[in-house]
Formats: sequence, structure tokens, C-alpha cells
Amino acid sequence: MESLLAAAHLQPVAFSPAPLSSSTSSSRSSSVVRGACRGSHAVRCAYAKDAILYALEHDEMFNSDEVIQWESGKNINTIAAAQGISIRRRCRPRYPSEGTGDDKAVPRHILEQIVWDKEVEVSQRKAKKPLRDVMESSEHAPPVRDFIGALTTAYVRNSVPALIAEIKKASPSRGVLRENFNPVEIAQAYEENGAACISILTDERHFQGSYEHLETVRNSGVKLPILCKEFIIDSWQIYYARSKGADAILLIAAVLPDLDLKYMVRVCNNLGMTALVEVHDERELDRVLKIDGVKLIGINNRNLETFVVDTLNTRMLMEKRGDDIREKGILVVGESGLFTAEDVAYVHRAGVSSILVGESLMKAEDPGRAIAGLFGKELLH
Ligand SMILES: O=C(O)c1ccccc1NCC(=O)[C@H](O)[C@H](O)COP(=O)(O)O
Repeated sequence: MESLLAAAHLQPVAFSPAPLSSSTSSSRSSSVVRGACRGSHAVRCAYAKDAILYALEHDEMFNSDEVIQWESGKNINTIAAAQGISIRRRCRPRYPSEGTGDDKAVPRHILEQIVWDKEVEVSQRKAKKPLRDVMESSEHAPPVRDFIGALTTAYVRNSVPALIAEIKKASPSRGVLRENFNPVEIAQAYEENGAACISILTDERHFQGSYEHLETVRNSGVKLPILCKEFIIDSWQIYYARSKGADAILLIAAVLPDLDLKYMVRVCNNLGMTALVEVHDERELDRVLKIDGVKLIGINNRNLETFVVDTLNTRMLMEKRGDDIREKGILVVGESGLFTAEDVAYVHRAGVSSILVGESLMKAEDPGRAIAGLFGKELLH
């Protein structure tokens, strides 16, 4: 089924409507398939294929999770919960306060709130620019830059973890980090001071970021590869990020069930982009290590549900799974809560060859010069 979806270039990601209740989608393609999908496995697959073609023809919301639900008879949130994912999906293009009944559900934590808001945002963006169009735009984007190559080269050159320097105006945990915010100037300063890559927050509602920041930096003459730091829930966003010039995207294991991760890693690799797959605990790491094609894993020291930051997390996960990671030739990025040269040395000793740093650079008066402070030396570039 997955390869069928991949072959059809179908977006497979957003969960089906009304997952908080047992009610089903009312979209035409969905009801066509739901009616048709009862019967033998072979018959169900044949109908699912018809539905995919129907959905492609009619540009309707349709995704692999719906197919999985039809195939297994299980609600997608049940499937996700069985994988240890606490985020529930809604897939109703409304904000919680606007709904009734189940729509009144309150998010359990900030990450769930961000994902619910993202579902609304993505469905609105898709209505304006369907998958077909965004895929076409991605074909005209500037060429992909080698994100992993840049990290590897910088690591060898400086013998300290390669820096992915983040451009983030605000965050849910810290509020506004920088009033005087010019993404291009910050990116130029990062480049001049030895950063290997740049990460740009594009979420507007919670981080005051935008795709415009990403596109402007990409077209500014800055040569570093760019990570689109987004909350990806739908492969449409990967094509969109590529169309704006992104070279890498973030996939968060706490948000995405296994099939979505697998599919999105594949979409990313097919586009020549890098997927930075982020984990926070052992269970997420084990899920990600089973996925073919993963080349870059981020260990987030920040618990995205509670905001607690602890660099011990990187050490603990590397102690437990470092051998498996190295055996697979996967690079590891230590993410979040890195403020001093001691912090950097600590995660380096734990086994990471790259770091992702936002707050400590964004809060510095001169984010470029703050890089030398972070490493205790000037970086060569
Ligand atoms: O930064 C947050 O408050 C946050 C909240 C909820 C979800 C994600 C969040 N941050 C994204 C990141 O992972 C960080 O921007 C990145 O790792 C850099 O972290 P830091 O150096 O601590 O700013």
C-alpha cells in the first residue's frame, strides 16, 4: 500500500477527520472507499487503489492513514498510541474554540496544540495550493545543497561538533528571543563565523517564523544548506519547503507514526533533501532506527511536552544506542539547551558530531560572534 501511495505521489499523512471520536469522514472519496472496502483483503486493496486514483483526479483530502484505518478497522489515534505517541490528531480545519462536541477537546500539552494548529494551517494552505501545484513548484526550486556533507566537512575541519545555527525569533517556552530580528543579517553572520548549516523556524503562530524568512535567506547569497524547522504532519509540507529552497526538513518522531515517518523519509530522499529525524526518548529512537533511509537523527534535550531541557538525555541515549547508530552510519545532532563551551564538549563526548543551537545565539547581541563563545574558539570556514 505504501509503495502504491508513493507511486501515486499521494500525500499520505494528515490523519482522517474526527479521530477524537469514532465518526468517519464525510468526504466523497472517503465514503466511496469506506463503502467499498468491506470484503477480502485483495478486494479492499483494489478499491483503495481506485480511491487513490479518484482522489488524485479530484484533488480531495485523502491519505494513507485513512487506508490503514480501513484496512485494520482501527482509529489512527489508536494506532499512534500503540507506538507510544501521545499526540492525538483531529484533522478538522477549525481551531478548537470554534467547534462543538469533540471539537471542544483541550490539547494536553503545547506539542498537541501546535499540531492541531498545524492541521488547520496546512489544510488552508493546501486549499490555496494543491499538492500537484506545490510538487511542480518544487521542481523549479534552486538546487538542493548537501546538508550532511556540510556537517561532515565542518566536523573534520574544526574537530568540534558541526553547528546548525538556528534563526528563531520566539518560542513557546521562552517567548520573544530577539526584538531586532533580520533573518538575512543573522544568516550572514552565522556563515561568516563558521556555522555549517542554518535552521530556520517557519511556524508563524508559535515561533513568529515564516517561509518568507527561509526563501529570503536562500536567495540572499548565503551558501549554507538550510533546514526548514517545521512541524511536518503532511508530505505536502515537504514539497512546499523544497519549493521555497529548503535542503533539509525536520521530522518529529513524537508526532509522526511509523508509516508517516517511513513515507516522509522516502519523499525527502527522493527529492535529494535530508531528513533530520528527531527523537527524545529510547522508544522513539528504537522506532526510528528500524526505518530504512534515515541518515541523520537529532536527539532533543528538550521534552516538547513539558519544556524541561536536560543535556543528560543525549548522553543517556548515546550510551544505550550509540553502537547501533554508528553501525548504521547515522550522524547524530545534539539539539537544544546548549549555552556554553562545556555544554558543547559534554554532548561531543557523548558521541554527537553536530549540534543545533537556537536560543543562546539568538539572545546574544551579536549572534555571529557568539559562535566563538559557544565553542571556546573561532571556527574555520
Ligand atoms: O523551543 C521551544 O520552546 C519549543 C517548544 C515546542 C516545540 C519545539 C520547540 N523548539 C524547537 C527546538 O527543538 C529548538 O528550537 C532547537 O532544538 C534549538 O533549541 P535551543 O538551542 O534550546 O533554542
